[in-house]
Amino acid sequence: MDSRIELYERRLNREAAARKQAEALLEQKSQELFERKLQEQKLAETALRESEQRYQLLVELSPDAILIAAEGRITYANAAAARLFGAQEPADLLGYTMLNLAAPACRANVAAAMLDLEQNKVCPTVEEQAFRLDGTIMDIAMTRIAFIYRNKTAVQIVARDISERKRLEKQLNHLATHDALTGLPNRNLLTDRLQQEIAYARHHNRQFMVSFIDLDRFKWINDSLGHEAGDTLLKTVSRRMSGCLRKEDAVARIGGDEFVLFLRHADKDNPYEHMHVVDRVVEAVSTPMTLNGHEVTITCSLGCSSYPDDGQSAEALLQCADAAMYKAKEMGRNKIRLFDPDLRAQIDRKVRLETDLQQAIERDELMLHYQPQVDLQSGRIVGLEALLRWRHPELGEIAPAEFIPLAEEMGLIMPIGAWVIQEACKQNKAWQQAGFPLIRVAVNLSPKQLNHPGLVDFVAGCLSATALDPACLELEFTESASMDDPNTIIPLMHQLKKLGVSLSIDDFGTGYSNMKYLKNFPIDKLKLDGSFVREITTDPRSLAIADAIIAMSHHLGLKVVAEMTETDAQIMLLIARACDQAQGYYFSKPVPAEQCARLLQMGCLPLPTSGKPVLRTLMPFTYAAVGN
Ligand SMILES: Nc1nc2c(ncn2[C@@H]2O[C@@H]3COP(=O)(O)O[C@H]4[C@@H](O)[C@H](n5cnc6c(=O)[nH]c(N)nc65)O[C@@H]4COP(=O)(O)O[C@H]3[C@H]2O)c(=O)[nH]1
Repeated sequence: MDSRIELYERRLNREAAARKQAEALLEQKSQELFERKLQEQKLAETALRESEQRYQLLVELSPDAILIAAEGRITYANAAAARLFGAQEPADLLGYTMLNLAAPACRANVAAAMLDLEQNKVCPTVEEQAFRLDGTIMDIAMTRIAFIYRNKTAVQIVARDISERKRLEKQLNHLATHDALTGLPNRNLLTDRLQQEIAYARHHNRQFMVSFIDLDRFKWINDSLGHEAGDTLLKTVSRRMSGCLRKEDAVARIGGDEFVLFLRHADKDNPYEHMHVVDRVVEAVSTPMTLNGHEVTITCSLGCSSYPDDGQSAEALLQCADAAMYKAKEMGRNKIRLFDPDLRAQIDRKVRLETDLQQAIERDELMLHYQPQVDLQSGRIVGLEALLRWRHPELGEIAPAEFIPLAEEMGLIMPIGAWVIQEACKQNKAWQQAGFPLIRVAVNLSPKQLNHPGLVDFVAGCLSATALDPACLELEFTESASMDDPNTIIPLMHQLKKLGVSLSIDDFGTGYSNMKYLKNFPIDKLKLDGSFVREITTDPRSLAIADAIIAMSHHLGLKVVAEMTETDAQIMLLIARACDQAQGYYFSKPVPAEQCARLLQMGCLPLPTSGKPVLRTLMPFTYAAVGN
C-alpha cells in the first residue's frame, strides 16, 4: 500500500516538475516574442518617422507650390507656395481661400474645380490665372487631390507658375495670326473671324460687308523710293485705315499691298452705313504723305462683297470682293466696285477654266497661231510671233489674256510655256524642212518662267532635239519682268544669248524702264507697245514717245518692231520715223501654221503705196532708216 502511495506521489512530483518546466519554457518564449514584437514596433515607428520626415522634406523642398486647404481655407503651404504667391513665408498664406487667390476671370472655374473632387483621385491639371499677394496676376498650372484629414475632407493642391510659357504661346500665336510689319491681323485670323461672324450673322439674321483693298502703283513706289519707304508707306496706310473704323469693324493685311476691311452692319435701317466707312478709308489712304523727302500720294482700288447675298463662306466672300477689286482696277484705279451678278458669271467661268486648264495640254487643246513681223523698208516677212490659243471643247477659243494669268496663278505656266517653246521650235524646223527660207519665230516668256532655274537647259534641249538653228528662235521678255529684278534677269539673258538665240523686250514703253538696266540687257529688239502705235497718228504725245523709243533703240544698236499696226496711216508714219519692223492686223492677224505657210510662201506683204503720213510735221524725222 505504502509503495503504491509512494509511486503515486512520485508520479505527481514528476508531473509537477514537468509542468513547472513547461511553464518556465512558455514564460521564456512569450518573453522572447514580446521583445521581438517590441523591437519590430520600434523599427516600424522609426521607419514611419523617417518616411514622414523624408516626405515632409520633399514637400518642403519641392520646387512646385504645395498647399493644403481644409474647409476651403489654406492650412498648409510649403516654401515654393510662398515664393509663387509672393508671400514672405508660408505661414502668410494660411487662412486664405483658393477663391481669394484666383483671378476674377477664373473664379467660377476654380470654385467648380474645388467642388469636383473624388477621394484620393488626382484631378487633371488645369491652367488658370491667380493673384500674387501684391495684386499682380500670373498664369498657373494646378493639380488637385482630395483626402480625409482629421475626419474632414481636405484638398492638396500642387501649383506651378506658367506665365513665361503662356507669354511665349501668346507671342507665337500673335505671330501666326498677325502681320509682322503692320501688326494688323493676317489672312489666318481674318478667315477665322469671318467664319465666326458668318455663324453669328446666320443665327441673328445679320449682314456684313467685306472690302478687298489693293494699293494702286505700290510696286512702283516701292521700287523707286526703296523698300524702307515702302514699309513706312504700308505702316502709315495701315494706321490710317484702322483710324477710320468703328469699334465693330476690323482691317487685316493679307498680302504685300492687299488689305481686307470687315465691316459689320450695325444699323439695319441704313444700307449705306458701310459705304461711309469705306469712303473714309479711301480718303484717309489718299492723303499725301512724305517718304524720303518726297511728297507721295497713294490711291487704292476697292472691291466689296456682302454677306449673305454674295457668298455664305469666308472664301466665297473674299473671292467676290477680290473679283470686284480687279474690276475697280480695270475701271482705272482709285475706284470702288461692288460685287454684282455679272462678276459671279466671271468667277464661275474662272473656276471652270481653272479646272479645265489642267488637262488642256494632255487633251491637245492648245495650239499656236503665228503673226508675221514685216520689214518696213521691203515688206519682207522677217519674223513670226507665236501666240498661244486654247480651243476649249465647249467654251470655244479662249484668249491668252484670260487663261495665261490663270496658268501663272495655278503654277501651270511652266508646262504650258515649255510646250509653247517646244512646239514653236518643231514648227519652225518643219517649215525649214518644207523648203521655206530660214525665219525667226518669237515666243513670249511669262515672268514666272524667268524664275525657273531650268529655263536655259530647257531651251538648249529644245534646240538640239529639233536641230533648229538657235538664230531662228527669239525669246520675248516683258518690259516689267525685265525691270523688276534686273540683277537676276541680266545673267539669265546672257546665258540664253550664249545659246545663240535672239532676245527682245515686249510691250516697251509701259513698264517704267530704267535706262541704266536697259543698256546692260544683251537684247536685239524692242517691241513698241501697241498703246502708243494705236494713237500715233492722232496724239502727238504718243508719236513723241514712239520717236524717242525709236531714236534711243537705234543709238543702243537695237531694232524696233511696232506692235498692233492696223492702218495705212500708222505704217506710213512708222516708215517715216525709221521704225524697222511692224506687226499687226494691217498685215495679218495671227493665223494657224498651215495659213502661215501660205504667207511665208508669199515672202513679202504689201506696204501702203499712197497717202502722206499724218502728223509728219509735228516732229521732224531725224534718224536714218536702218535695214532689217
Ligand atoms: N487689236 C489688235 N491686236 C493685235 C494686232 N496685232 C496683234 N494683236 C494682238 O496683240 C497681242 C500681241 O501679243 P503680246 O503683246 O505678246 O501679248 C500677248 C502675250 O502677252 C500673251 N501671250 C500670248 N501667247 C503667249 C504665250 O505663248 N506665252 C506667254 N507667256 N504669253 C502669251 O497674251 C497676250 C495676248 O495675246 P493675243 O490675244 O494673241 O494678242 C496678241 C495679238 O493677237 C492688231 O493689229 N490689233
